[in-house]
Amino acid sequence: MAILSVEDLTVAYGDHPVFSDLSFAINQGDFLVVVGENGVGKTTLVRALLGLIKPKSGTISVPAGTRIGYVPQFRNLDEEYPLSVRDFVGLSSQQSHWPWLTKRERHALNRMIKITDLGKIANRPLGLASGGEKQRAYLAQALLPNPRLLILDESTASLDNEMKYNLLDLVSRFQQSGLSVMFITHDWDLARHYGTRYLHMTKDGYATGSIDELDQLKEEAAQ
Ligand SMILES: Nc1ncnc2c1ncn2[C@@H]1O[C@H](COP(=O)(O)OP(=O)(O)OP(=O)(O)O)[C@@H](O)[C@H]1O
Repeated sequence: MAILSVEDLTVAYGDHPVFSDLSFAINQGDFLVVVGENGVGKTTLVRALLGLIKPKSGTISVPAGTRIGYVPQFRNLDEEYPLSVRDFVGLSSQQSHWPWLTKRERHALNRMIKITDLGKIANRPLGLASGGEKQRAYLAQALLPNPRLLILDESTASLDNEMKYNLLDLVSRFQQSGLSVMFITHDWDLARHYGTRYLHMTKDGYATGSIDELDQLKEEAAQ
């Protein structure tokens, strides 16, 4: 079942088209990796999917009520950032208009903190957490409202190798329980390791298919 389907999508900044007639779908449980050189429009595609830019033409369809979670590229936060890790993660959970969390929200928050292994540092200021911990906090925040699709835009860039795998292992646990993932990356090894399908964007067009085809694509891209 398609969680997201994109048809003949063209996005432009002013008169300058970034990509044209792009079509692909993400099914439940897919881990779609999006690869392509700098400037081909990967982030622009994400912005269009999140409704932040209006496409010039084409359609983006998601089943009614589908929540999309988003984890941005890692950017270091100021050490003075005042919220604790727990409060930061909990920012995405508040459904009621009260300034405090309901019992159920608190329970879900505690569970997410535990799953993402943030328990030991939950009461410390987020600004003092390590890069990997901060990125896990962003992930926990994105997952807390139970999205059906999670978009990671170069979320592992600038983490060390162990932290990259650590973060994506976590994501892949959620994927195995039915979450769909779209992961934008420049790292072909990570793409191959975690992806089930790929979308390769180029200046001249795009290709999409099963992850097994990625090795050949990598060789072609390197030529
Ligand atoms: N707000 C904007 N206004 C005009 N042009 C933009 C804007 N944002 C991006 N662009 C241009 O659109 C093109 C695609 O940019 P985008 O950031 O989507 O590429 P990308 O594939 O994500 O690149 P990278 O891998 O370097 O992050 C680039 O030529 C970029 O300069």
